[in-house]
Amino acid sequence: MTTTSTPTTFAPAFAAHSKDNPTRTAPPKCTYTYQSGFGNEFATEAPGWEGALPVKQNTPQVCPYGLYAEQLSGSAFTAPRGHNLRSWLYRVRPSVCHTPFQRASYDSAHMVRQFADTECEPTPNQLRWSPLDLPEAGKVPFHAGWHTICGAGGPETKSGLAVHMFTASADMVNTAMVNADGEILIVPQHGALDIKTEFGKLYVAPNEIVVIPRGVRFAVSLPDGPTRGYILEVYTGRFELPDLGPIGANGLANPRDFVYPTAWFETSEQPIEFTLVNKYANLLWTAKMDHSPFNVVAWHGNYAPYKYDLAAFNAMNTVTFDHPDPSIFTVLTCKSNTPGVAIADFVIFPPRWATGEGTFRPPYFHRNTMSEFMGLIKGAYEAKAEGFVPGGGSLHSIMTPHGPDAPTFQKASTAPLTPVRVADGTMAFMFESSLLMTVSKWALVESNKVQQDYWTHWQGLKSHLNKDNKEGKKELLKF
Ligand SMILES: O=C(O)Cc1cc(O)ccc1O
Ligand SMILES: [Fe+2]
Repeated sequence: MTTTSTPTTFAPAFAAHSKDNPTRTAPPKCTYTYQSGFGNEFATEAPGWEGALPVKQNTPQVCPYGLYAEQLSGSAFTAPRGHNLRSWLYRVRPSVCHTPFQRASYDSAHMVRQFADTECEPTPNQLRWSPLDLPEAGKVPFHAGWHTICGAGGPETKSGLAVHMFTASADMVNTAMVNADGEILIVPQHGALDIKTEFGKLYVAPNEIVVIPRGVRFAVSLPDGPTRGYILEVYTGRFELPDLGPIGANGLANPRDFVYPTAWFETSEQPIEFTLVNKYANLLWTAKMDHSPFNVVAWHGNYAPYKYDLAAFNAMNTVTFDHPDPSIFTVLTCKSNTPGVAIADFVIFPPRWATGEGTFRPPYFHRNTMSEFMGLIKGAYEAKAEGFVPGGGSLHSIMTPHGPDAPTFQKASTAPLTPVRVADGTMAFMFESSLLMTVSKWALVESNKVQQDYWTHWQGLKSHLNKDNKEGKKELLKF
């Protein structure tokens, strides 16, 4: 006999706004119950199992309903209170009930073990990739479909990051994945992800993101069939909301729009065959279990997976002049030890109004001490007329020059400067890092997805030097 707890319907907190704001519609098929608030101390019991959380203590001699108490620590025990992360899980069997891990007989499609010159290469060139092909239906489960694009550092020293693209076409059946190496932020681009976790279920559609903290077991099913997306993995620390500085107490990604699962579990009286896939030291290991690891009847704490709808982002921008730096669009950041310098920022370019007066409105030409990996969920990115397509990617590494392509420069230099909607129907994003990311040889060569002509898209930017155009008049530009 199988026991499962049933989720109830979730009414999205932001549904009321969607009538007036076309960018803010409820995600589809959102049927799970969630709790909201970034980094809150949550407490949840599966429906029908009220009282499963012990009262006033974490480790009673015998837990309610005969459950096992288990702590999952996401920070050192001694981390300062504001950074201390842990949850208490009350489960049918403790997570230690599994056979010893063995190196998996397969690896994830093209996952990089080390960002060393055997598997990766540095390059100062502008890089752009066409989208990865979707695998044939039923062939590739999520845990086997990671393709590392670039990264720096590694899990051994808990420092740095990796950027992966994933493709998947099969449900993870009686299989769970856990990443001991770091926290992952998943950006589905094509097809939704229905995710079981030890903490409950999350349904994540394109234009939403999900963060799975280090050590949390999860399994991905694909309700829309073959899927594709991006993964930002941080070996250092974890994702936090950025400080808002002079913006004030509200704006950008608001804490209440981050939602966390409610307790849900599955258990069976008869033993089952279950496989646990552990990404440990950027290698895959497997162990067997005779039960589902999704057996947490109740949990409380502040260390749990969560999701966020990018349409809920409250963008800030100029209402006078000039193009601000893209840090105004930071959704989440993983800080380094240097104040203001990120291991990784997750930044989006959402639909919004452009109002800048006397301003060249698209992204400016620039060279940056940070590395910029970009992806596109849907639509067309404002700095690129063609070639950067949904599911594709680009990398502009440390001090690699880039900016609008020649057609975009021409259009934006001559456009009337009325207030206009930009990026309608679009969601581009950036994984920005202070580190120099080397690029996997698979991404550079074997994938066959690098657009060899990318550099040529800027070569039409000819000189407009004109002694008679001291005032910078668009009419005097000769295209
Ligand atoms: O390179 C890019 O397209 C990303 C980007 C956008 C922007 O508005 C300003 C700077 C920047 O790097
Ligand atoms: Fe840039």
